Amino acid sequence: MNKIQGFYNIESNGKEYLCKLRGILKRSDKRENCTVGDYVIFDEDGFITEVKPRKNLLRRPLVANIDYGVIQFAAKDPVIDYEKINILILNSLYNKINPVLIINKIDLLTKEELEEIKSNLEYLSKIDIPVFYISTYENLGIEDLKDFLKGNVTAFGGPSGVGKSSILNLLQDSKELKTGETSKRLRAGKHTTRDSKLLTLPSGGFVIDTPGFSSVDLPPTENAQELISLFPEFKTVEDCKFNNCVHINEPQCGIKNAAESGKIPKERYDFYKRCYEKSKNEIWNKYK
Ligand SMILES: Nc1nc2c(ncn2[C@@H]2O[C@H](COP(=O)(O)OP(=O)(O)OP(=O)(O)O)[C@@H](O)[C@H]2O)c(=O)[nH]1
Ligand SMILES: [Zn+2]
Repeated sequence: MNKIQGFYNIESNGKEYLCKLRGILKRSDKRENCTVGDYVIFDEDGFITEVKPRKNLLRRPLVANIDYGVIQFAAKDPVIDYEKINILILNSLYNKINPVLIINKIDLLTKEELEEIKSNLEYLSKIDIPVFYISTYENLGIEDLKDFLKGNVTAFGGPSGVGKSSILNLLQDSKELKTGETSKRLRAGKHTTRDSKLLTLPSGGFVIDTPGFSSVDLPPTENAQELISLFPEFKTVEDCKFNNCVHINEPQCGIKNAAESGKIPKERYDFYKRCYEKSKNEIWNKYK
């Protein structure tokens, strides 16, 4: 969607339509009313009459209905930060965006160093978070990533200097354009709005660059139960003795048992405990 003087560019069944917002949608006058990625209903007169509920909303840049959030780090230079990775995954789940991890610059590692990083991150595959090991310099892992992103809308985030621009450039590599496929196939018939913020992938799908960052906070949950809901793997184990168990000091805690027996990765339980303490001290007391 290129929003030019109030017009929205909508894609439907492979065709594009220029539409305006119906007065009733415009009236509350919010930038977030209708944005890139929204599914909308429009009428014959070219007015958008309804914006469908969103599965998520990214704010910088403003884009709705993202399929995946790529969290990108470098294996080296800048140094990999495991805690930051965990916190970003948590934020992604908080915002209802499926997280995916990319570790770039693996050309800078010895075989042993790469194995060490892979083993440190192995627990992520146990909780169904895909990890891609990539080198844009040596073109390693790019094809697998392209396959994965095909047909999806993916936002890329990460600290600066990890090679986001380098990967986005490679992904847009137009070699595949020759096959005559265009992005038009994406979401045909679903009336989605589009925008120049979305970079089109030759094989179908879009990627979005988000601003780099240095620090990152825990998500602003309101209580322990909301934090626990961001650890989906906790739902898969047997119940705790107490209904309102926060899995810290309670006896007969199913989560603690699962972490001890290895059913839940220990890294995840330890990370949960750190989040619990920090949220309790710095966030939740605001709500009391
Ligand atoms: N060794 C190595 N260096 C890489 C690789 N990919 C990118 N770089 C280098 O890393 C530096 C940062 O790359 P960019 O693509 O500008 O990184 P970015 O994440 O977009 O950085 P910001 O624009 O600061 O957000 C550049 O000097 C790249 O040449 C890689 O696979 N291996
Ligand atoms: Zn428990």
